[in-house]
Amino acid sequence: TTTGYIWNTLYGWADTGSGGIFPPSVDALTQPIAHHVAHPDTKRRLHELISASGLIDSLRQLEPGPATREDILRVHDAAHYERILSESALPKGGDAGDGVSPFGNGGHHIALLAAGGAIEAVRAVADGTVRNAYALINPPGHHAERATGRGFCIFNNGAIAAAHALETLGLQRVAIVDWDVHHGNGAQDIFRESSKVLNISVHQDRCFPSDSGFRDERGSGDGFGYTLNVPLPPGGGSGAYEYAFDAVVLPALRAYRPELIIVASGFDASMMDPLARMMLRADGFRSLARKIMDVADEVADGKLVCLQEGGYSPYYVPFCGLAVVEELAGVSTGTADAFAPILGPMGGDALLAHEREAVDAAKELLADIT
Ligand SMILES: O=C(CCC1CCCC1)NO
Ligand SMILES: [Zn+2]
Repeated sequence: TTTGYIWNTLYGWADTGSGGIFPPSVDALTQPIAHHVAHPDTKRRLHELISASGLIDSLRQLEPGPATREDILRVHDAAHYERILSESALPKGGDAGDGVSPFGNGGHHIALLAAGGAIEAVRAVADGTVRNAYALINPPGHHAERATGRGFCIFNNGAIAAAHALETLGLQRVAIVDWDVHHGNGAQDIFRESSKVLNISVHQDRCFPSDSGFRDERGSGDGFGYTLNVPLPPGGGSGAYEYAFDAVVLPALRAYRPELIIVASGFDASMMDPLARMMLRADGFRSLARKIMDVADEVADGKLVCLQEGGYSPYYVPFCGLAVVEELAGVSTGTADAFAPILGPMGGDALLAHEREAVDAAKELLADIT
């Protein structure tokens, strides 16, 4: 009946370097800056609001351990794992694999603890210790592919947790619903040929990676039809997202009947995020959480795990995350979204014709889910 919660001080120590995104260079006149867009302070502020609002008193704190090499190798190549460990031993650390995803010396400990947090949340929900869970883990994972880290992601926390559920907890069908604003390319790569994971991503079209996340990417072999991409035009808010969920995401989950739903929960679809151009507010994320909880109750005995992914506004991620965790826990702390009065009048609530068309184009993808 309770909601599990995971946070660890080390998640707030991830060293994202002194670049805004790319490492600074005098040659390129890119100045050093105190906070990389992915600086962990944003997620630490969400933890502090969960604590200061009193919500934390209604949550069951779970204690993660580090994921093991075996956990990681269920979804990643050994070469990727070994490279991360070797770069983590360097004095200045290394990079997840794409040159824009730095981590500091010893950063592998934090990455393993993030994956371990996802595993612990899935374990606790699968065995009924808690009803559902929010794992406020860092670094994120949903861009990490089998052979490389990418987009600030070192190991694919959600894929690792799903593989753990399938291979260790005896589950047969797991769904990953990725509402992070960027395409969930990692799980798509990792589970491309598997029908044991239904991988759904709703994202801003061509935002990142700019060359993936299209409707025609549907999986292959046994996995054909079990990758479902719903790219949305820039500017979408609650109208577009709620229609995408009502018309495509929820019907897909009802057809697939997963035993567990894992949400790749990024808040970078918010109106105040620097790395995308969507228009959700905290109440919009609450609505998505409600919809996923309701379908989890319908098909999966309520078994739902949310894993923190992106979200780069230190101002607004706290309020977006509080709304979701309150909904999961069925608790209202009465904390107002401090930015709603400013953001509300800016729009994003109506479902516009071109957004409806983008979602309707994805409806045909439901036909192959059994
Ligand atoms: O939030 C993210 C990271 C996206 C950035 C990675 C490099 C530029 C855009 N992915 O979910
Ligand atoms: Zn993102």
